[in-house]
Amino acid sequence: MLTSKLLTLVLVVQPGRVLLGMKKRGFGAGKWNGFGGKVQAGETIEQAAHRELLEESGLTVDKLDKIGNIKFEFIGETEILDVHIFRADSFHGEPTESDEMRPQWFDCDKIPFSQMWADDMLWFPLMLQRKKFLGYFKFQGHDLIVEHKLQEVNEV
Ligand SMILES: CCc1c(NC)nc(N)nc1N1CCCCC1
Repeated sequence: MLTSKLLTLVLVVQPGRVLLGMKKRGFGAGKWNGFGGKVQAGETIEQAAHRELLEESGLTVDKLDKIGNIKFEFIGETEILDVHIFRADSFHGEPTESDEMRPQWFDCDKIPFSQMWADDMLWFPLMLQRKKFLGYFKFQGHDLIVEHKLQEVNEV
């Protein structure tokens, strides 16, 4: 039986540029990604997204827009990773390196997809066009997508 684990992912997007963090350790170490992590008991998914953004980037945001939900299966693992994806268009504070993440701005036409999870190149264009989406990705190991679904939706 596959159980699912709630995770958050926040992309801070300004005209022409997106803030990514280089994950320094743990799951996904060595990859650029948005900011996020686990949803703890007693907090909502959105509260977790705000918390993880602050912990990992030093930023707070007035508003998080729910833009997507992607479920990830890794062959041989029983837990589905249920990632709730948010976008913020403005923020307070300065991007600050944490022990988890090293933040850096990237031009939207120079996103380092070769150093990111393989799914990102498929849904980032939807995120940048402010579209909403639902997805499912089945991974073999950390680099190979063996199956995926991705659909644009009006409501996440
Ligand atoms: C589920 C793994 C994952 C992934 N694909 C495999 N792609 C992106 N962009 N982020 C991911 N998370 C974001 C939440 C925190 C864990 C890593």
